[in-house]
Amino acid sequence: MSLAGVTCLVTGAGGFLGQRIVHLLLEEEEALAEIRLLDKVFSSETLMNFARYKGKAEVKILEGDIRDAAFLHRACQGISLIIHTASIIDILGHVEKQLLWEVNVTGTQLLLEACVHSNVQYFIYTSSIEVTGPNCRGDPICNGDEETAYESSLTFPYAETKRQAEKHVLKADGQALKAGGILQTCALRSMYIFGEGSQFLQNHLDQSLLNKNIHLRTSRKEALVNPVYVGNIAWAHMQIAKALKDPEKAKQIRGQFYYISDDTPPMSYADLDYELTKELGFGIEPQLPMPLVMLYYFALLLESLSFLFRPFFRYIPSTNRHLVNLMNTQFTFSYKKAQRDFGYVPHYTWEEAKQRTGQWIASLIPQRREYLKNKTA
Ligand SMILES: NC(=O)c1ccc[n+]([C@@H]2O[C@H](COP(=O)([O-])OP(=O)(O)OC[C@H]3O[C@@H](n4cnc5c(N)ncnc54)[C@H](O)[C@@H]3O)[C@@H](O)[C@H]2O)c1
Repeated sequence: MSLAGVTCLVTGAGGFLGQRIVHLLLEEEEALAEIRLLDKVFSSETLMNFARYKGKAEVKILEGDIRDAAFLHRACQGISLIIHTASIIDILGHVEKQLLWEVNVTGTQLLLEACVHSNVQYFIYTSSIEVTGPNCRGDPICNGDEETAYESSLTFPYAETKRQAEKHVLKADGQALKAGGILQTCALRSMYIFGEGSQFLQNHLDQSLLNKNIHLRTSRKEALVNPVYVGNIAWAHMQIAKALKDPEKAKQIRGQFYYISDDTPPMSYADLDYELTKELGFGIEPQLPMPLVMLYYFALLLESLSFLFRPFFRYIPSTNRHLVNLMNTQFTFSYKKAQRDFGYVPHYTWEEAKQRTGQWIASLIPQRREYLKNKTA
């Protein structure tokens, strides 16, 4: 199956993953008819990058807010496939809960309504491993899959919004479209994504540059996770989009969620930072700054202070219990179901992913050093 002649809308098209998906869509050998790129804002650099592609597909830029129902209705007119990546990611609590909910959950509901109204047939939602966990007890999962039972008591707002949005997406599968036919939906639960353009990696790089090129040990070595390279998670979106167009494969996929990882060897989040930069001369602290239990109570203390200060000013703790758990719980998942149902296999090996990401980090170092020097001067 190809995406020839498809009209596709990508939300969050200016983001880290969104841009990568757009590049793959633009590079498709059998061109799509039209690609609409929706985001709240596009940087001039992003627009220039898109403009470099001289494919046959018509490209339209739509700047606007996912919470704007009228804007979404216009954006969905004549579209047959939606890849919905737009979201606010917030792991520290910088964003007010209401805004997070409005963008991540209400925005997704509005988009689904616009689909029914405008007869969009296929809807792919970029979900997250955080929908599953880890839970507040830090129960580990090793090589889990879509059948793995897990008791998750979610308390952290970002994870909860992703879970609710995914629920709405999967529930919308089979809804009758206005002009006949049905809406077909699915969700990809992505592992933590690394690669060129990752804001998280850039932040970690800054922290280690300020720490004499030594990465902070934010997770213990045994807390194995299996992050996914951005090129591979983008590739998974393409594979599932193509499979949805095949009525036989669509039967398997519709209304389902899939874990998407790749062949990145399991390692802790902190060790990933180290692996990506060790050839550039970076090191890593050998141990957590304090025993894990203490780290947990330290996070609780900071959260309590934040709560007490709330009537006077907004204090955002540098860590919280959810983050301590997330960083220190073994949580690995297989992509076997995605392989079986829509033929997903990673496009890039771990070595390629590491090399590409490492090169990008190397290119960042001079400018980040300069930036940090000016900031601390
Ligand atoms: N980065 C990760 O490690 C990771 C892991 C698992 C899942 N995900 C999911 O992947 C998706 C993409 O993540 P990303 O890392 O590319 O994040 P990103 O922040 O780079 O991209 C998200 C995009 O959504 C846009 N957006 C935010 N609010 C909007 C609004 N109100 N209206 C329109 N657009 C809006 C942003 O401008 C941004 O370009 C998200 O849904 C995220 O939950 C990310």
